[in-house]
Amino acid sequence: MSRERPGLYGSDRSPDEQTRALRAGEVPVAVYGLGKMGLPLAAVYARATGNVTGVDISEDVVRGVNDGECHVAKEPGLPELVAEQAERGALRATTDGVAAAEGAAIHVIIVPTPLTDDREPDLAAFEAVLDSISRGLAPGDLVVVECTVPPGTSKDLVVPYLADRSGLSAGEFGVAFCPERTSSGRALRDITESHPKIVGGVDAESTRVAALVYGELTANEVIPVRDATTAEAVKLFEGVYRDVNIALANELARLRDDLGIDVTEAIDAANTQPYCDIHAPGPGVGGHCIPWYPYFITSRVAAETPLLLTAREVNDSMPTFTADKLRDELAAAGRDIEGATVAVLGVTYRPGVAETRATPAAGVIDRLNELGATVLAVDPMLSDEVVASFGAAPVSLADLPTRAIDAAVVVTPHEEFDDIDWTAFDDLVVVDGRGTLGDIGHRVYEIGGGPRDESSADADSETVAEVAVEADSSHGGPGR
Ligand SMILES: NC(=O)C1=CN([C@@H]2O[C@H](COP(=O)(O)OP(=O)(O)OC[C@H]3O[C@@H](n4cnc5c(N)ncnc54)[C@H](O)[C@@H]3O)[C@@H](O)[C@H]2O)C=CC1
Ligand SMILES: CC(=O)N[C@@H]1[C@@H](OP(=O)(O)OP(=O)(O)OC[C@H]2O[C@@H](n3ccc(=O)[nH]c3=O)[C@H](O)[C@@H]2O)O[C@H](C(=O)O)[C@@H](O)[C@@H]1O
Repeated sequence: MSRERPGLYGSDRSPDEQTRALRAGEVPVAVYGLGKMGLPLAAVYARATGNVTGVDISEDVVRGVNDGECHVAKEPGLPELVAEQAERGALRATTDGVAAAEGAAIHVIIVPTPLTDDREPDLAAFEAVLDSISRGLAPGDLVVVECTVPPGTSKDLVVPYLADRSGLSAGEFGVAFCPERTSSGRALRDITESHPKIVGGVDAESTRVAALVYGELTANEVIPVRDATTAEAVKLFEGVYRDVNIALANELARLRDDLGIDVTEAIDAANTQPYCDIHAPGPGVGGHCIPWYPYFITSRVAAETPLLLTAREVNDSMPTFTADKLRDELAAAGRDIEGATVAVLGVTYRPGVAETRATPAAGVIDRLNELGATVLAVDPMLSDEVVASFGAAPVSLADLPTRAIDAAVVVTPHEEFDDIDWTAFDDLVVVDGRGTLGDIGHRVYEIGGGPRDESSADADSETVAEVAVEADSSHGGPGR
């Protein structure tokens, strides 16, 4: 195929020659979406290929990347890598998706695929990128989908969409689903080494090229699966496994008072069995992934999915459960939540990530307002405007001790909260959503753990489970 850009799909050159061309920057790459996931991915592609154009709709993001700046917080190594790759000309950015597509032979899509209000996958951004790609697609190109999509999307949407609009035939270009298996806060490590990379193409040649490309990005194994739909299912199965597992932990945590045990201690002890991996209970499940992925499946299948939907119900009930637990703890202390001033600690969906999509804090704040509390909120990663948008009065961490608060709920334990001087407060009632406080000299109830105040027998003694877990350090298991 004679073209000024050497695409790898359908190439008659040897795999070694294809790899050489990729490494030498002769196979230009476009990465669409330069967010928490897209920017680290684009930087790794730039380091491996030397020729990446990032595309984003945000002028600020584009300007920052071209200036070698990293707009994604708390990603070890990313600021340096972005600066280095921008400096050497291996990474540049533009808002012009069509121009980027015209100049690329590998097109990587990593834009948000959220949920609509009626719980349908929202592929608007995804299709906008497909439109740009279709205007620059050439024979031999490979389109890689990294953002999570409903099963069947690569085969039933991407291929016909691109063929119709580009004038090319299916089989002249490749499409592969190669899911992002990355957690914010460890993105570069996850992209390049933590987990095997799953690749699945709409045809064998797409799978082959995707495996060759990702063999250059990751030091871990590349696992080709039967087809793109299988790869899409792998990503969603990982996510729904997590959601269902967290729902199990949350349902067990709701039994804490009935059983009169520390459920988190029992979970830790149960997890010393290699086949047991119960996750951690908490005030809810947030982010634009785990709480949304079940609907990517349920919206596309005719079969009943009672377990997936019940797990969603359990997890979605936890914010209210958490706020009601504070009401009950205050009542047990002879105090009324109505009129009480309550500080919500942490509004993002998990520590260290400036992301509020589907955050449990929203439900906790809503319920506390319903119960008549005066709600303050503290989050060092968010602006006052964003915090206020959730219906709570923003307070800085520094100012918190100056406020006369009656109670607190820890929803998202940012590391900054470790420095809180709890002695500055009088007679607090606290619900600890994530089991990070221990005994702080106030009345504390931990979701799953139960009472954690000085009167509690297990406030500071090393529990049987902790001993068991220390003894059996071989067992993996989810971070808390
Ligand atoms: N955040 C995570 O932990 C993970 C996310 N994913 C997948 O990656 C997707 C993206 O996630 P994040 O990077 O966290 O989202 P993000 O919200 O941090 O970044 C998305 C970026 O895409 C840009 N964008 C939006 N529409 C665009 C368009 N039409 N063309 C070009 N750029 C556009 C935005 O301006 C933003 O910079 C998620 O929806 C999910 O499917 C996968 C694994 C992990
Ligand atoms: C299967 C899996 O571990 N997926 C990861 C997940 O990352 P994400 O950033 O969504 O965070 P997460 O640790 O799953 O937490 C999601 C939510 O669930 C809560 N959570 C998490 C673990 C747990 O035991 N209990 C719990 O309540 C968290 O507080 C948070 O609110 O989803 C990412 C994604 O697919 O977007 C994925 O790349 C990540 O590897």
